Amino acid sequence: MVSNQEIFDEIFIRQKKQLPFVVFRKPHGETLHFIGQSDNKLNYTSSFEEEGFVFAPFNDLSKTVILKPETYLRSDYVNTCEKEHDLHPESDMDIPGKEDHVKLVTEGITAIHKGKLNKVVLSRSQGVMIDHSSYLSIYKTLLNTYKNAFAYWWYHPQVGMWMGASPETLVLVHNSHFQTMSLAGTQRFKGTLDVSWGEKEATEQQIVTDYIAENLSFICATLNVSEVETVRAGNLLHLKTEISGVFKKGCTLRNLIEALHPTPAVCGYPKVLAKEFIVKHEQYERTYYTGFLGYINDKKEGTSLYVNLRCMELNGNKAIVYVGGGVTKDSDPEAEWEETLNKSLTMMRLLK
Ligand SMILES: C=C(O[C@@H]1C=C(C(=O)O)C=C[C@H]1O)C(=O)O
Repeated sequence: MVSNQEIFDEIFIRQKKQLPFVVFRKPHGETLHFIGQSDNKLNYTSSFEEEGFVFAPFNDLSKTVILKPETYLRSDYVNTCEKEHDLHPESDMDIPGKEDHVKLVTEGITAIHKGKLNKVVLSRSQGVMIDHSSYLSIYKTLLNTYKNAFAYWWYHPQVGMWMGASPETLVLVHNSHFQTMSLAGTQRFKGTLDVSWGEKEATEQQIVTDYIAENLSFICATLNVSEVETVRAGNLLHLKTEISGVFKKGCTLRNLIEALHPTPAVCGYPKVLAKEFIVKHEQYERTYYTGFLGYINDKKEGTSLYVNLRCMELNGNKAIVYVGGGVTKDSDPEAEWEETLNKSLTMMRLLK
């Protein structure tokens, strides 16, 4: 174990030398992990058989970057953040892009009514100017604000820099046991978990659960599906179902990832149609937003992968925040816009 400061010093050095690194804390975790590569090589994995930290895009598994754990440091996380952040800021921001997003959602609803699409997750990006020298302080605030998220900061000089606080597990694997979740449906957190949900949210979350259960049934020996519960992620609430089981002999991590990613929580259903719609209609490239990331094939801890949500890309004095939401036949375009504003606050409030 090293101190938090030693990890922060490593980050400073790697940034200066433009060497790849990732620092992360798992949901509810007390350990800060640091992984650094000694050269700036861009390594991809397609087998998912090596050990290391993977960073996968939304739309092309072959572009999954793996950081080799040439340096692996662990530290007990100590809160070093100077200021506590307000968890309920008013969404008083004058954010451009409303017209475009409402149009995109309207097109999505029309496509659902017309054809075979059931659900499509539509997203947008939002740029904001920040101070380049404040990255570390932003990450410290992120760690302190989102204790139950996967809280990460990732960098590769040939790919870029990302930071995020993901509420969503793609899959945890230990020996032949796995655990995943269906997370969808969103409303603002107003002080209680005891809330009611509309039919639109119940349906969009059920689509995710059914897809996961169906796709995993081919590669699983046993499968358990929990009751739906309401969970909090920062200033938001979601519906969540936990799905766990044991996979069949011979099933690989790659088989599991292919069965899951991208789930209808971030893409839609049916998957191929939803992906086509997204690629054709969204105004920008998602790249690594709604991809997944995490450590694979650790000898003791196995594999822990999370969906890349509530995240941003950092480039000099600019941060690009990525946000989206599930669209179904019952969606209201204005409400979908509001939902992306609420989701954007997860990162935006760190940048004030
Ligand atoms: C797509 C995002 O979130 C996903 C979509 C949700 C929804 O549509 O309600 C909820 C949780 C996530 O699975 C995002 O945060 O950008």
